[in-house]
Amino acid sequence: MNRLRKPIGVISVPFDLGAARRGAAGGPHAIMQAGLEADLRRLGYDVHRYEPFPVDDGATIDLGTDKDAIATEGANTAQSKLNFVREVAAANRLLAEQVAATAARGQFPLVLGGDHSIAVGTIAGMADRYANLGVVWFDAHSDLNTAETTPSGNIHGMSLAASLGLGPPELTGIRGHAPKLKPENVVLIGTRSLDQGEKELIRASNITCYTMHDIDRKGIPLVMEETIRKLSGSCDGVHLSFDADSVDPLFAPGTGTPVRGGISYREAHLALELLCEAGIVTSAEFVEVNPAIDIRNETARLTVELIASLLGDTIL
Ligand SMILES: NC(=[NH2+])NCCC[C@H](N)C(=O)O
Ligand SMILES: [Mn+2]
Ligand SMILES: [Mn+2]
Repeated sequence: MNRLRKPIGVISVPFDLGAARRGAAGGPHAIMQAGLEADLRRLGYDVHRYEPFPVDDGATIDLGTDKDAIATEGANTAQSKLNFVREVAAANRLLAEQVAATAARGQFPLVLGGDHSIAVGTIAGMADRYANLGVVWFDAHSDLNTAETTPSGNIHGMSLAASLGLGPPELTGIRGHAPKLKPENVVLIGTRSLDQGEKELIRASNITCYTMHDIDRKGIPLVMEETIRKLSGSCDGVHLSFDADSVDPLFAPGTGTPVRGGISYREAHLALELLCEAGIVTSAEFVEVNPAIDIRNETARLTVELIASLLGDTIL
């Protein structure tokens, strides 16, 4: 068993105003209830659990007749729409600070979302320590929209762009510098739903993108081998950003923007087992688990299992 020789700092971010629908704010609670802490201890880790920090959970915000929906596709007719950008920026400033402090204490930051807009804060916190931070981004989407290209205005679809320095200064400038990432240090895996502007950005940049087509052709072992070789050559740290919707909705039904044709249960495990073996990951976040639309907490349970695979659990 190849486990980290570090305590784990678990940071809960009950925030979902970046998403297309409500409920992901319950993600950290659902993941804890699915037994995360006991699992980490079983693997031999010291666990430091930080109090979920005080973000504006928007519980009192009236979203009108459709109680779930914050915004739907086509909402960006006026362009430059950034739903709840003030709340998203405030949450991410706090998170960045918390992540930087956790890493400075010698702990492995394990961030539980929350919607994917919180990647801005996690990455900002880690970019403090690592000038050449690599990011492995498991997602059905690429979250590379900007205010100009977003079809929805939802900031969880813009967080990777913001980390690359593209987007509103409230997000790109957290902790006083931008960009946090270099495109050549970013690897997307599981991609199958891209907006037009995102396709153009990926094609014009040095971002590596393993779509589902690539995974079908190459298989997860080769995709991970290439990813690990690339990032261990050029990066001083690697952040894993794992969107639950990268996994096929058959295995991860509790997520706000599901897209069929995702990675399978075993492909997800194998990918994280291989990352573990490589020993390159220095922080991780698991996002977009939405217990309000889950089936018997299955998606939270899967997340706990995947975290265990990343941190050294093996079948035998
Ligand atoms: N983190 C996510 N689940 N992102 C979904 C983004 C969906 C779509 N591309 C948008 O920008 O609105
Ligand atoms: Mn995402
Ligand atoms: Mn996604």
